[in-house]
Amino acid sequence: MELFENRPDPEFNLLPQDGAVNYYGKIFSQEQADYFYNKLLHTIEWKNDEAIIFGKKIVTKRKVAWYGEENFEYTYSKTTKNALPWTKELLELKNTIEEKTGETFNSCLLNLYHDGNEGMAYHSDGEKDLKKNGAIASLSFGAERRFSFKHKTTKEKVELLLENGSLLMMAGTTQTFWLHRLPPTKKIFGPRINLTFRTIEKEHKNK
Ligand SMILES: O=C(O)CCC(=O)C(=O)O
Ligand SMILES: [Fe+2]
Repeated sequence: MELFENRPDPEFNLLPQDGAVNYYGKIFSQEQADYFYNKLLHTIEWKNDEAIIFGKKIVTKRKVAWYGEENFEYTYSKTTKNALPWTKELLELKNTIEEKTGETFNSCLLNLYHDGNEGMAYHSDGEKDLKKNGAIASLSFGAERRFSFKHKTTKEKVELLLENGSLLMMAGTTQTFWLHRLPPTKKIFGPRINLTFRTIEKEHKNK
């Protein structure tokens, strides 16, 4: 029954102001989390991410994939991607978190970090294709990693650990007022898969 010990309170807002971040802790058992990690590793069409930074095209070591309920077009870091149709496991995960959170999602960005050397720099997920102040649900499988928030003006910091099989919600004005990042670390050697379920505005769909 280790799963229910020290269970974080999903009602608790980790941010002191200007947004809502709720950590549900491990919503899957070790066995379920291993199952999803392996399924996602082998069924998702992973690709190295391309971004344009200071006018130069760079290819990240981290791998990414984007899925959704329609052929959404989505632009970030000045590159445009098209969503692939939901897989069986992604739909299962989407249904689970929709039930848990009471929110709905229509797309998912996946990241595969091979080890602790790979991370993601400070950013907010406020791209124009995303629903303004829409909730973002983040599921993590594999290596446990630190996750940090920084307020855009006050520079306050909030940190937490994202455990294997855990769920984190970012809602309200979080993306407007806070940055977040996955800091690289020399201490983690294992891989990690992260899924962020999002809502793309219908007017921006590729149809
Ligand atoms: O890997 C993570 O936990 C976060 C990923 C993230 O921030 C993003 O995909 O926008
Ligand atoms: Fe993000």
